[in-house]
Amino acid sequence: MKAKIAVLAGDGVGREIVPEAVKVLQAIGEKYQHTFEFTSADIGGQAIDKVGVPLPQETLALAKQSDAVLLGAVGGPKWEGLEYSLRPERALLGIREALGLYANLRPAKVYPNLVDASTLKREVIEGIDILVVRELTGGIYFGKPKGIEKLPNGEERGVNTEVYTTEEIRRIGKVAFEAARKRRKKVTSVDKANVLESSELWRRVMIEVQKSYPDVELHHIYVDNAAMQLVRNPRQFDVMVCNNIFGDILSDEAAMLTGSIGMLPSASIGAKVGLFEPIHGSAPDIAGKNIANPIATIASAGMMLSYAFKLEKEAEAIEQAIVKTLDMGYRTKDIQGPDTRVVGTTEMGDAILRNLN
Ligand SMILES: NC(=O)c1ccc[n+]([C@@H]2O[C@H](COP(=O)([O-])OP(=O)(O)OC[C@H]3O[C@@H](n4cnc5c(N)ncnc54)[C@H](O)[C@@H]3O)[C@@H](O)[C@H]2O)c1
Ligand SMILES: CC(C)[C@H](C(=O)O)[C@@H](O)C(=O)O
Ligand SMILES: [Mg+2]
Repeated sequence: MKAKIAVLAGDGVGREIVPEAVKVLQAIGEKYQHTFEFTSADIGGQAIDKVGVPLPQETLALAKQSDAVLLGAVGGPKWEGLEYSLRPERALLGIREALGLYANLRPAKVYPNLVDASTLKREVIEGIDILVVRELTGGIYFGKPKGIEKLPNGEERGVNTEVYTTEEIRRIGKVAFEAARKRRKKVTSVDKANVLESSELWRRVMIEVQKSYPDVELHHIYVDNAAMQLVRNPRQFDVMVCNNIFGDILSDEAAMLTGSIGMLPSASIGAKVGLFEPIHGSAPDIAGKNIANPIATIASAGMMLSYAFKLEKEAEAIEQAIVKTLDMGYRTKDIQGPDTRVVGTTEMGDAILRNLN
């Protein structure tokens, strides 16, 4: 097949990990005779420095004309002082919204050889395989009113609004139930229905959606309990469906069960062009040192092959190459353990490349 892939490396470690994923995609293209055409564009802080805005028109136009987008990360201390609407992170919200990507899939699974990289006990995390389905274009991230306003007494007031419509909840619910059908047939809906009206509606709609999926169990859990249960007994979860902000937070927590945030990929889908990115940020504390873990980004490229191009065999080849590389003892610093071989970002990318079949 032929596919156009927009490559948006962004800031910080984004610039180190994205080339590793591109390398792997190129090798897949050669091995399996696909023509992947890569076009890079600026996003985030890097775009602010060049053209003054975090999401340039040309970048968005390129994304819309592509078959899929591979993204690194945006943001960093250099741009933290900027007014909110000009910050690098706005680019992420902007591109997700503009492409209509309302469903963000964040799979957290523990590779057998990484069980000891976790800070949790083996018996708690062994065999974890959770899919966080995060609503991505609604909720408090986008709800209005929003902003910071001056009050008559000279003080200020910061406002964000958590809003969900029935339709927004229904469509993310369907994504979660469809995914659960292909897995262990259990959806846990995360909410705060004991306090928030938006969550009360969320829960009601999830119950409605479940009626079309009688083969899938639906459980409800309050978000505070979910945060606790994720470290107490994570194996109870199969698919966790969350609003935008709860999904953001719980997926970082779930990432740590797998050993490192550098392990968690994601697929943002729901419209014509999907976006694939690691769940972590630009990691300014380790950027430029060739120590960032590229596996989350390489696995995101794998999700692109599966979700955007339906290339299941090729996606599985990436997955197997990651497993083999870990089995051989290769580790970046964040997942190092006893009797392992600590390598840098590029060396990890190269090792995965060598193990591609
Ligand atoms: N998708 C994104 O682009 C995205 C996501 C989250 C945060 N951010 C932005 O990134 C910047 C830094 O945010 P933060 O520090 O809160 O979160 P972060 O995810 O960048 O980093 C958190 C911690 O995890 C480590 N880490 C992250 N990725 C890693 C990797 N691949 N390998 C090894 N270690 C890794 C970092 O070194 C750091 O200690 C901020 O500007 C934030 O807004 C962007
Ligand atoms: C940087 C930020 C806008 C982003 C989010 O909150 O969605 C990030 O944390 C993520 O998880 O992709
Ligand atoms: Mg996040």
